[in-house]
Amino acid sequence: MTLTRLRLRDFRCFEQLDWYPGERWTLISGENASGKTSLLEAIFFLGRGRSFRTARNEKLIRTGAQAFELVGDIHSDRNHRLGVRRAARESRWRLDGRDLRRMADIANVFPVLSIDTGAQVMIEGGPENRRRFLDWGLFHVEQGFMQVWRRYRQALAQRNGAIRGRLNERAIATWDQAVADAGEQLDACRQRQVRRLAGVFESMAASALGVDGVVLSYQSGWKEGLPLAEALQRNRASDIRMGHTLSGPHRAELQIRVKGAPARERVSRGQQKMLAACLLLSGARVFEEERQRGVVVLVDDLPSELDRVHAARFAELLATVQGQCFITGIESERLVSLAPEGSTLFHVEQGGLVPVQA
Ligand SMILES: Nc1ncnc2c1ncn2[C@@H]1O[C@H](COP(=O)(O)OP(=O)(O)OP(=O)(O)O)[C@@H](O)[C@H]1O
Repeated sequence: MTLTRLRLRDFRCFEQLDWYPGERWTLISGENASGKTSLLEAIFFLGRGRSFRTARNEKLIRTGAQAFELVGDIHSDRNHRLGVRRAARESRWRLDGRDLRRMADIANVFPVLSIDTGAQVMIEGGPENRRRFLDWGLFHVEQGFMQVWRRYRQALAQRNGAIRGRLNERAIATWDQAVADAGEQLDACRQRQVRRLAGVFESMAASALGVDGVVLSYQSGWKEGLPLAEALQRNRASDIRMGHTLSGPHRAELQIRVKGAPARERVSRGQQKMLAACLLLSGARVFEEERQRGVVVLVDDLPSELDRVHAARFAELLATVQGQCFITGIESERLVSLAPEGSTLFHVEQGGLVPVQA
């Protein structure tokens, strides 16, 4: 799958842009504040309907403008044109001339994954970051996943509502079965995804860090070996005391351990960045294996915090991903030295993109 053309209007610092990126690796160089990250952000927004650096979409509208527009031409099984117009309070998505309502449809047309400067949250941030990553992959590789996820979220919200509404224990218990049924299914999906990811991630991490003993594992979010229904029943009194449900896949953890210790306690910042990148790249590889097509990978500021050896190792791993990659960096020479031959290079300046001979 390839983004063959991107048009922007009033997005961040860009007033207008009409751009034809490269087929495989597109390198984007530019000084600080030239707009490199904004370009990746625009591509990410087209695939996910949100930014990777702000939860407030109105910040993406160019100062002084009323709305931004993005249009992407996407080549996959056939050609698609995906567009969005986003004003402060409303957005309108179009696919091939028709209105689109559900984010799930958009994500399916244009799957995109970002390895940005905030990617380290995958290692040092809370477990919700890693659960979201697992669920992103599952959404793409297992057809019924979205339904299971929605059923679980709904059942959990109802049980939590009963707890917060101070209903009696019997009333709360009426939601246990629905939470347990959907929760066990969600857990089984996640266990399968971790099995798909583990081998790929562990071997990537070993070669990227040059150390053995990196292990990816999953903890379900309730006592091991116990059916979820029983865990809910046993913990009902403490759930009531705490004001919400304490057992279930919403408490699950995807653990990364290095030589037996949690990665964040064991490895340096640079190594954490590498581990986060490996985890995300393993997600791209699993996607490719399961879907037989590529995912667009965005890498913001590749060399930052990585020395030459680690940056080169990371570039080698990135080259094992089949899909289209967009990579930004300040110095074009450094980017070119890391990229495979045939990569396309652009320089961002004065609100535009200039093609450069790589
Ligand atoms: N809504 C907006 N309207 C206009 N300009 C904006 C808006 N949001 C951000 N900018 C500006 O866009 C410019 C580009 O920012 P961006 O983060 O994309 O740069 P960058 O090239 O990635 O920089 P760095 O190398 O420092 O990370 C900045 O000067 C920023 O202040």
